[in-house]
Amino acid sequence: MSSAAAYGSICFGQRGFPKGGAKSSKARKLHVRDTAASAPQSLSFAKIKAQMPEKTVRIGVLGASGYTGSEIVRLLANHPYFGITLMTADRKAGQSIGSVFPHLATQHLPDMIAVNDADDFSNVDAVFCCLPHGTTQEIIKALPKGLKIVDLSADFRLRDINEYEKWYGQPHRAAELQKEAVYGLTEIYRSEIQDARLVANPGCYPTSIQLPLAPLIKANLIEIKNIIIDAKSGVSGAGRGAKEANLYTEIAEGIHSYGVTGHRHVPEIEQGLSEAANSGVIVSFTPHLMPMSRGMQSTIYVELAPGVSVEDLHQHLGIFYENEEFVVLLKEKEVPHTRHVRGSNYCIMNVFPDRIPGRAKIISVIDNLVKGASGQALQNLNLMMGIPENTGLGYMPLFP
Ligand SMILES: NC(=O)C1=CN([C@@H]2O[C@H](COP(=O)(O)OP(=O)(O)OC[C@H]3O[C@@H](n4cnc5c(N)ncnc54)[C@H](OP(=O)(O)O)[C@@H]3O)[C@@H](O)[C@H]2O)C=CC1
Ligand SMILES: CC(=O)N[C@@H](CCC(=O)OP(=O)(O)O)C(=O)O
Repeated sequence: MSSAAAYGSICFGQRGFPKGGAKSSKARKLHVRDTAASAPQSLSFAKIKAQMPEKTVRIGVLGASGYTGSEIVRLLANHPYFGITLMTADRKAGQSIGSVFPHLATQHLPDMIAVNDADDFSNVDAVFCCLPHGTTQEIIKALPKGLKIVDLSADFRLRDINEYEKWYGQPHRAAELQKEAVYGLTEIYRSEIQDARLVANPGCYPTSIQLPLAPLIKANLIEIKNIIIDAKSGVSGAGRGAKEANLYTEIAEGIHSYGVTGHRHVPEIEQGLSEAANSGVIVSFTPHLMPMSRGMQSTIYVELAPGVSVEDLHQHLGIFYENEEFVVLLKEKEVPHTRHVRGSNYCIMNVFPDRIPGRAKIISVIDNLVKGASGQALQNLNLMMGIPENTGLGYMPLFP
């Protein structure tokens, strides 16, 4: 079934989508930044709105029946320019989004089709690829070259394909594409992302860890040795597929560590931190599974560089993220909680003194499905399409 047929009676073309499909997206790109690395938008939103009619950009969501795919659907429900024209599923192919996710039943969208049947992308300008790692390289390789793609899987995150093979236990199947992939940690790689065609959206743990550490390492404020990361994730981080280890009885009323001696996010974290340090960084990383559906906390223990104080770390992060909408540094002594970012694209962080002299603790929290996945993916596609980076991401955290 073609995406046009699947889309049925709702047609963005009626609202003035320019001819030429994906190819035209570059021409339509609205350059909203004065400088590549500057922080979010000071542009005239009215001007952009006038140039870009509602729901102009046609979006494909590959893996819409999963947790990150459905989170994209939820976020796009309030996006003024991005409208979904194609959705895929595997086991759930042929079903409507409302039958698979009743909380999205109000969304009038095409039924989900199998990825193999999605051969007509003439009605698609950009794709969110929300599929399991290991499946994505060949699928993305087969997509039309004009499409903008944000891949939420790990398949294009590691620049060294040998590292990918080592940690993911299979050969990289799109080495050429890997060269053009841009790592999508928005606040750090913004200038590269806005010109990218293929963005590798970061993992949830690496997002919560690199956002506080990368600026501190780059400014030589902390030592690059002895970085210890204790991280905790909600169960939705493992996806919606039924697994015995994720049954209520296996998760509730307790926590446990996993990947203790080597989790596949280690090379991704070390890649980003090594780039910030301009030298090899090795971290001690232990993830834990928590009895909650969403949320992630990373508690990071670091050694201060000689002559540096905890106040210096706080001040530097404050300046670095001063103009960033989605990264919030709390006032001294205030403790970040996962429940204060739930459902939102925020990363909340703070720095604390350690009782051991010369050391500090950093706490960073995100919603793994939003800033850790679909929210950041949307932030990136907004950038790639040249529209305000925060478009469709105005959700305040859901509390209590
Ligand atoms: N969950 C999270 O917090 C985060 C996840 N990610 C990454 O995002 C990606 C998606 O994760 P998530 O949404 O949690 O996963 P889910 O397991 O919830 O969803 C996976 C989706 O992919 C489809 N699918 C599964 N296997 C195949 C296949 N062989 N071919 C085509 N489609 C397939 C599924 O279809 P169906 O349901 O019909 O079987 C479903 O739509 C993964 O790579 C994950 O690692 C990244 C950051 C955070
Ligand atoms: C709780 C849980 O299982 N979390 C996942 C990480 C989720 C994520 O970010 O996965 P990707 O790197 O594939 O995108 C894990 O530990 O493998």
